[in-house]
Amino acid sequence: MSLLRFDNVGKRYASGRDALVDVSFDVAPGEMLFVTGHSGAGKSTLLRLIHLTERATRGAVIFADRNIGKLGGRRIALHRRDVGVVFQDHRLLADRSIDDNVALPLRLRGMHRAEIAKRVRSTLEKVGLGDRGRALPRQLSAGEQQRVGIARAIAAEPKLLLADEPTGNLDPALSTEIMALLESLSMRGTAVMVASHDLALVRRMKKRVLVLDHGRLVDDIAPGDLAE
Ligand SMILES: Nc1ncnc2c1ncn2[C@@H]1O[C@H](COP(=O)(O)OP(=O)(O)OP(=O)(O)O)[C@@H](O)[C@H]1O
Repeated sequence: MSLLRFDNVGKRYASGRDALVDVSFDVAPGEMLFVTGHSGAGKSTLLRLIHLTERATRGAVIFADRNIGKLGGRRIALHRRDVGVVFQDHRLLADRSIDDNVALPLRLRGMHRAEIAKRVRSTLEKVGLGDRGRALPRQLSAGEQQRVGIARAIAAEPKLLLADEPTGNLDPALSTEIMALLESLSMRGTAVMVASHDLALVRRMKKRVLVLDHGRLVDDIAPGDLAE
C-alpha cells in the first residue's frame, strides 16, 4: 500500500514555467526518502503539491487513496493535519516560548489544554528538548531551534513530514544530528520526505533518492545505491 502517489504529475506556474513534467513515484507509509536536484529543478514545487500550497496542473497526486488535487476549503485543512512541514528557516514565533510554538498547531485544531500540554511535553522529549519548553527561541542554538521546528511539525502526529532544506543553515555535525532525528521519526512510522541539494549529506544517509532535473524525475535510486 502506498501513502503517497504521484501519477504523471505536471506543474506549470502561471508564468508559463514548467516546474514539474510527468513525475510519477510512490511513497510507502513510514518510508524516508530524499528529493534532490540542482537549484530550480523543482524540489520545493514537488513538496508544495503535497502540502497543497500549489496545485498540479496535470496528472494526479494521491494521498492515502484520495486524489488531493480536487480538495477544496475545509478538506484542505483536514488534509494538512496529515502532513507536517519543516522549513529551512524554521519560522518560530520569536516572542513565544518553545512550549507555545509547539502547541500552536494543536490549539488551532481545538485540542483540549490538558491534552495539548501532554503532547507538547512528549514531543519536545522526542526531539531531545524536554527541559527547554519555557525558553524563547533566541535562547536556543540554531540546531535546537530547528529541532523545535520539527517538534511543531510532528506534534499533531502527521502521516507524512515534509522538510524543505531543513539543514540549509546548519553546520555538518548539526545537519547529521537533525537527519538522525528525522530518521528516528520514520522508524516510528512517520513517512519523511526531505528536499536537499546537499549531496554529501544525502549520500551519508543511505536512503532512497529521487533526482529531479529541470522538473523531470530522472532517477529513483534505491537506499544505499547513490554512487560515491
Ligand atoms: N511561484 C512561482 N511562480 C513561477 N515560477 C516559479 C514559482 N516557484 C518556482 N518557480 C519556478 O519553478 C522552477 C522550480 O522551482 P523550485 O523552487 O521548485 O525549485 P527547487 O529545486 O526547489 O530550487 P532551489 O533548490 O533553488 O530551492 C524554477 O524554474 C522556479 O523559477
